[in-house]
Amino acid sequence: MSSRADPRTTQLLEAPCRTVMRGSTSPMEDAAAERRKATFDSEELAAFLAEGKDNLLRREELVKLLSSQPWGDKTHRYFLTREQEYVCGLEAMVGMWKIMREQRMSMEDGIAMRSLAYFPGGLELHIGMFIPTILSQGTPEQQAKWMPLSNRLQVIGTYAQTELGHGTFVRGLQTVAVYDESARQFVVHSPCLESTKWWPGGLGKTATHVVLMARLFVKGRDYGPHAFVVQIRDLDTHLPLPGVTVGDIGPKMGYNSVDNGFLSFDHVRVPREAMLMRFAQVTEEGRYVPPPPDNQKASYATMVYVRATIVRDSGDFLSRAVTIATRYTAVRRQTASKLGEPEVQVLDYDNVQQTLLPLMARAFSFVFMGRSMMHMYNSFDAARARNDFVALPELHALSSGLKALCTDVTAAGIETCRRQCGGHGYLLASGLPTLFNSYVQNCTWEGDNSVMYLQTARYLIKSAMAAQAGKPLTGSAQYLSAASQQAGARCGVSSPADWCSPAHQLAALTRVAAQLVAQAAQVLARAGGGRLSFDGEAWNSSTVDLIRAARAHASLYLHQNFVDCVEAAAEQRELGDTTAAVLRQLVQLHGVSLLMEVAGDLQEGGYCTGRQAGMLREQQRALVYALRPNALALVDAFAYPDYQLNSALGRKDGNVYQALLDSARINPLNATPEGPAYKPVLQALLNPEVRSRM
Ligand SMILES: Cc1cc2nc3c(=O)[nH]c(=O)nc-3n(C[C@H](O)[C@H](O)[C@H](O)COP(=O)(O)OP(=O)(O)OC[C@H]3O[C@@H](n4cnc5c(N)ncnc54)[C@H](O)[C@@H]3O)c2cc1C
Repeated sequence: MSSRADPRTTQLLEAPCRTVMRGSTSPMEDAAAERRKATFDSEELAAFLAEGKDNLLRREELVKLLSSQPWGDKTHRYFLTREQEYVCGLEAMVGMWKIMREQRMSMEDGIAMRSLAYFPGGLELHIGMFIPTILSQGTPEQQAKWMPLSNRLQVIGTYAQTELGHGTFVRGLQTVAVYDESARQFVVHSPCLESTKWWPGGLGKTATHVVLMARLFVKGRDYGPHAFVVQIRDLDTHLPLPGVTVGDIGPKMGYNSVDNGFLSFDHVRVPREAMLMRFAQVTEEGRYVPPPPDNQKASYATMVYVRATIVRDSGDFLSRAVTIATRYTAVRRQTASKLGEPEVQVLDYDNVQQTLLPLMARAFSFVFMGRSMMHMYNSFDAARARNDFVALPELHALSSGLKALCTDVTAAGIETCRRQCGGHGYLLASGLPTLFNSYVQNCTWEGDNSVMYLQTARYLIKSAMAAQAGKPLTGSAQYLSAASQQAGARCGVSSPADWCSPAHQLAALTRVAAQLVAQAAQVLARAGGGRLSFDGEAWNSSTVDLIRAARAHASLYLHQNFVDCVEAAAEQRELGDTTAAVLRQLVQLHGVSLLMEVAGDLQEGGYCTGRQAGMLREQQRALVYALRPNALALVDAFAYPDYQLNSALGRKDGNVYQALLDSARINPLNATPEGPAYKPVLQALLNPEVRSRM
């Protein structure tokens, strides 16, 4: 600026500039100073969370690989139009797919690349649902036909279940597949507007085939929804086949690189082999062979798997948001008590740190929960291979409730992180709006969260009934066995620090869960005239209490898992003493924050007094203060490369203002100095003739 100024102007500015620069600090120095405050080795924790240093190194190699690809360059990601997003997202997915095949990479590498590039595309459902459904529900012949084509991307599929009129209530789907035994074909048809398929990812403009969920009719009888592989586009021209109407449903709140679509059929004939017949079958002559009971178990197992991955991903998303917000608020300074003095780091404001650090504790607990959930699923999968399904009901109930809890908290948590970043958090360049908009759908898909909680609630009420009948309980609901004997127990906390003890925390969380399950059962029984029914009016009018009970149960499980994982790692010396000590503080903060949410219930049930509940707030503050010096080192341990976060505010070096300006400079709106509206709109207004007439 000063280079173009004459000496007199430079001199005039000298003193005022010195005055306003007094008290200025460097965000990069702030970031470095924050890291020096840490009391533990962040790299040690990073290696532990990544399950080995090698994985961290591999992550760096993959970042290099991805950022060197034309489709992997994220510089312009926030400036793409909808159409560009769609094309580039698909290009990125196909690019990764090719690299994986060419370099014979492991599935872990594939998962890591998708997370690093984070550019969902039209292949999401091909990978996530089309292939898995063929593998789980197709006969060996069907798998032999579809898998090679799918793996070479010579066909691209999606999963078409939801319709305009029906989502949650799958039995109510209205697309039909009617068997014509004379032609040995099914006729697929959409009989009404509401039966139009709506939402499937990749359906709009990418998919050539769908796994179609349609109501099967054989000889006039309705056998309910079954899965069919149906071709919808010509493989040479990519045009919709005769009788098929298909397109994109339009811009969404986020996730716009994916072409979610609509689809309807007008009397479309498909061969008998289109039906996936590993379980249920329709013979050539038109006899329906029902699935063995294992079919239902197999489809539950698939749901459990998908929900387990959603739980795992919640830790990933929340920790990304917390990383961005913590790094930024540590270098953002706002307000000095005296002009000219250094301003306060935003993270030092009580309201900011008491918001962010409990969320950080949640992010850690979700990371541990995700790991445990995947271990649980894998051991169930091994048992399933021996035809042992004993663990399934418990796993189904747990994965449903945890899917709901973790996605609820993560979606709200990302938005909370954005708000802690003030105005700059509202910019796409901060990374937070895109993270929120593309994440929040997790609360809806794979089962709306309320419906998920209700599945857990059903299991809890059944467990409570079994306990009342004197039957032994196992698994996560075991505490319900002792609930009635412990109804008179009282909280033993006598000082705020007592609330840090895992025993006190778990006792209180157990008590709340048991109390809310008992309350929900009472409400349900009252609504059912003394009977506990699991559907109909009584159930529907009790859902608020049932959801509260399920959430309390999931919270208890989550916290117990966090305690167990940290203690096991400390005991097995996977973590050094200082790192274990910091993680224990996070566990304590997690427990205290969860209990603050149910402080009213604890008092209502007579478990603790108002004074004891008030101590939770005091202890939360003490724990946040204790953790504050480690805030940056803790988020560094999530080890997100800058490439992955793609956030001007979440940069590791703290150079946030430069990053914001750099991002504005490449904005296409700034491509010409006068701007794109000058000629069509502004010029006529601003030209001298018009100005003189105004
Ligand atoms: C981004 C995105 C991608 C998707 N991708 C796919 C896809 O690839 N393939 C596909 O087939 N579908 C897909 N879906 C659809 C998704 O699976 C459904 O939206 C979801 O299952 C919820 O169903 P719904 O929309 O019918 O909600 P509704 O059932 O209409 O729910 C509306 C409200 O009613 C409540 N409610 C409904 N039933 C009950 C009940 N029994 N008890 C209590 N409360 C109830 C819900 O909690 C919710 O609050 C996608 C959706 C989104 C948002």
